[in-house]
Amino acid sequence: MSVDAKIEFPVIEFRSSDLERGTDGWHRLCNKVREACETFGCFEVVYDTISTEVREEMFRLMKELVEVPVERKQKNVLPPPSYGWVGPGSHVSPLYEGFGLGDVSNYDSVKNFTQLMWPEESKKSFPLFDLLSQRHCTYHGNTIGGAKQVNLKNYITIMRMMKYMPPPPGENEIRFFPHTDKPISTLICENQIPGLEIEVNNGQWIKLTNLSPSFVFLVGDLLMSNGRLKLGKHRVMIREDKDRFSIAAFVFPNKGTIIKTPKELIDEQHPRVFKDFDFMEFYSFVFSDPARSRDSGQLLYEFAVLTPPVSN
Ligand SMILES: O=C(O)CCC(=O)C(=O)O
Ligand SMILES: [Fe+2]
Repeated sequence: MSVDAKIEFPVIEFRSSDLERGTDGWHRLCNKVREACETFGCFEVVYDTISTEVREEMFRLMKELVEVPVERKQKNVLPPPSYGWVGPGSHVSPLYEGFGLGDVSNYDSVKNFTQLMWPEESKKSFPLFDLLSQRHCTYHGNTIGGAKQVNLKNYITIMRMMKYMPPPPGENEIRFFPHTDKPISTLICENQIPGLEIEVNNGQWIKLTNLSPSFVFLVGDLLMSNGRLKLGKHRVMIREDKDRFSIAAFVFPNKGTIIKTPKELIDEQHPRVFKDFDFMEFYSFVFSDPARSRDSGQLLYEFAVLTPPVSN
């Protein structure tokens, strides 16, 4: 992967041998992840356990998915607004289409989705399930779990498959407005056509290129960890004249989870910034006003900040 600025964007390799909790390799990995999240709010994930074949099959299926008749696509509805089917011409962009798929580490949920989209064929669930099964959740749980912001046993992963159509000639338009993701974290996978950009310093954007076969991990609002991790603010800017396909996997707490700041993250230098809150109430706040979902990373402060911060 390369970026178009002199900034050294973190690239972290997840070797199977380092994924065992408590080992030296795991501690080293945790430190790299923490440093990247503190400085950038994101990093490139090198993880070769997911084969090129599965990845390619997945993107091939996405090309079939966008051809499904609109009446079927419209049946794909998910509770968080904009996580179901979002057709071209939505608030995101006239040239964007997104498909949400709930609880992707649950085979039945993937199967229900594929039956809805392709009622006559059932075998399409397998590549989807392979790509986004428990495997990627393992490293969310083992490494980011070290931040202890939430209990990661109680989470689900919602996935979004996206297509971005090319800009009209001569235009270089933003296809997904700058934002932070509101769940705990996001893992993004794109196929050949670059587009993802990350804000590194206020107003300075770097474009991530040559990402395949890596992934990009982004810190979401719920993982801010007493404000000690940077939020991964990002946008999508398309300059190519081909369709871009990407997949995002968002980690959500289960309904009813109360987000609390762990004591280990509070001291004199880091007074407690946020009150405890039910994440569903944060979501209602975010989505009650469409302008709010386009925020610049300040929404959790607006919703849950303690004034003044407290040191215990
Ligand atoms: O398509 C991408 O790479 C990013 C999409 C995104 O930011 C989102 O779905 O929240
Ligand atoms: Fe996003």
